[in-house]
This record gives sequence, structure tokens and C-alpha cells, in this order.
Amino acid sequence: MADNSQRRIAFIGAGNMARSIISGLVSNGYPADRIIAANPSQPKLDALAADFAIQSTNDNLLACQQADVIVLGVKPQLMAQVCEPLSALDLSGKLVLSIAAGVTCDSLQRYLKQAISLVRTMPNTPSLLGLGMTGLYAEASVAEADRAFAGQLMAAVGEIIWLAQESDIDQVIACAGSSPAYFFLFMEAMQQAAVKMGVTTEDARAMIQQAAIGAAAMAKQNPQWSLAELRTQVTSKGGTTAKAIETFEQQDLRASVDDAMNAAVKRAQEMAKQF
Ligand SMILES: NC(=O)C1=CN([C@@H]2O[C@H](COP(=O)(O)OP(=O)(O)OC[C@H]3O[C@@H](n4cnc5c(N)ncnc54)[C@H](OP(=O)(O)O)[C@@H]3O)[C@@H](O)[C@H]2O)C=CC1
Ligand SMILES: O=C(O)[C@@H]1CCC=N1
Repeated sequence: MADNSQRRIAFIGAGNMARSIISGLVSNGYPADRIIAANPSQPKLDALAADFAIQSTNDNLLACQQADVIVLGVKPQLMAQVCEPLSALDLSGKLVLSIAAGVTCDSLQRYLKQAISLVRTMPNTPSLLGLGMTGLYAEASVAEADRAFAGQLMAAVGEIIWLAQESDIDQVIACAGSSPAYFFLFMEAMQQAAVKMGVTTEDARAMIQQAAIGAAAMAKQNPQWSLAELRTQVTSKGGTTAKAIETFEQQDLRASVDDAMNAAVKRAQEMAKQF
């Protein structure tokens, strides 16, 4: 087994999430010539090779043969089909990381037809900027060196959290894997409202995204304050923010968020039964 900085990593499936992780890794100094991406469509591979100087191939088997670490980055519904040919390989000595939602460790071991050193992860797309959040779950049989590598790999693209049980992955999906999309939806709705008021699309976006960055940074840099306290600091009694917050509360934004996050968990659980 190569030492950690030299481990060869094969990404099987080079879509949005794989690209985010590859970008974060290369920006963080992981040697590009130790990374290979396998994907059916050539334009994605060409773009990855051009942007990050990594290796690429259309041949999943070839990529896995050469790798110490295999990152399974295809859609959940394709996972069985993609793993089938890989099951012909002897995967002992290799670490397999899955980033797929709703595909359990049991299913992956079954698809690959052998006991593997397997870590399930749930990253998110801000990994692209080194601002990712990843939950990781390793079965008890995974060696300490493999756990450490999986942790280092995902820590290179953001923060990580180790999970005690596999089902916790579904909560990470609701809180972090899917949640960038909730924030985009909220920002999108704010932008639409601003444009209706007569603000240009560009100005609205500039103001909203900067406020979002500022709010997230304030939350992160002030753990001594609860999120409710941070909100209260913006909210003058009888003022403008109070009126806006009152409107959200009257329309039960909290219930919508609760329903949405539980729907994400429920869908992950359904997928785990399906795949
Ligand atoms: N997007 C996100 O925010 C997150 C996604 N995930 C997980 O990441 C995984 C990928 O999602 P995402 O990146 O969004 O999806 P994408 O569709 O962007 O990426 C999937 C990639 O797999 C490729 N692919 C299809 N068939 C094969 C095959 N036979 N062999 C190799 N590659 C293949 C696709 O290629 P082509 O397009 O050329 O067909 C595509 O590039 C999913 O399992 C998802 O649950 C996890 C956390 C967050
Ligand atoms: O939507 C999905 O299923 C994936 C998992 C988390 C984010 N995207």
C-alpha cells in the first residue's frame, strides 16, 4: 500500500460531486497525477483533465485496477450496474469510498461480491471550494489506516464528521448533503422578490449572496451565540427585520423546513430499500 499522500485514487463517475472533491483535493495539493477519473462521456473527462491535470479514462475497470482507493461517484440507481464488472477484481488491499445517497454498505458489499474495506461518505458540493461538509461511516472491519485516509481525503475538501452508525448518514443528507440546495432556493426566492421590487437581477444577487456569506461566517465565528441570538442581534424592536421575521413565522417557515428535512431522510431510507 502506498503511503497516504501517494495513494492512487480512482473516481468512478466524474459528475458534479466527484468534480467538487477532485477540485478541492488538487487545490489542497493532492498530486494530480495520483488521481484518475472514469466516466462514459468524454467532454466531462476532457474538462477535468484540462482544469486539474488529472488522468482520465472511459474504462472503469482499468481505473480501479491501478488504484489504491476507489471512489464510487455514480447515481444510486446505477451503482449495481457499475459495480458488477468491478466485482471481477480482487479488491483486497484497496479502500472503497462511496459517496452515494441511499446505497448501504450491505448493498455495496453484495454488488462487489466480496468483503471490502468500505467507507460510506456523504459530502456536499461546496467541497469544490474547500468548504465541504462530509459525514463518514466506516464498518468495524475497516483498518485504522484506511479510516485515517478516508478522513484525510474528505478533510482536504472541508470539514468532516465521523458517524457512529450507518443510518446517521441519512441525517447528514438532510443537514448537509442536500442542504446547499435549500439555501440556493431561499436565495433564489429572495432574488425574485427583490427583482419584483425593481432591483436588478445582478444587484439582487450581489447583495443576497454577500449577506448569506456574512451570516454563515458570523455563525461560524461566534459559537458562543446561538443562532437565535444572532438573529435577535439583527432584529430591532418594532423595526423592519421584526416585520419580515414575523411574516416568516406566521407562514410557518419552521414547519416547512421540518417537513422538507424529514422528507429528505425518508427518501434516503426508501432508496436504501430500493437499491
Ligand atoms: N450532487 C450532490 O450535491 C451530491 C451527490 N451525492 C452523490 O453523488 C453521486 C453522484 O451525484 P452527482 O455527482 O450529483 O451526479 P452526476 O450525474 O453529476 O454524476 C454522476 C456521473 O456518473 C457518470 N456515469 C454514468 N454511468 C457511468 C458508468 N457506467 N461508469 C462511470 N460513470 C458513470 C455520469 O456520466 P454521464 O453524465 O456522462 O452519463 C456522471 O458524470 C450520487 O450517488 C449522489 O447520491 C452525494 C452528496 C452530494
Ligand atoms: O439529491 C441527492 O440525492 C444527492 C444526495 C445529497 C445531494 N444530492
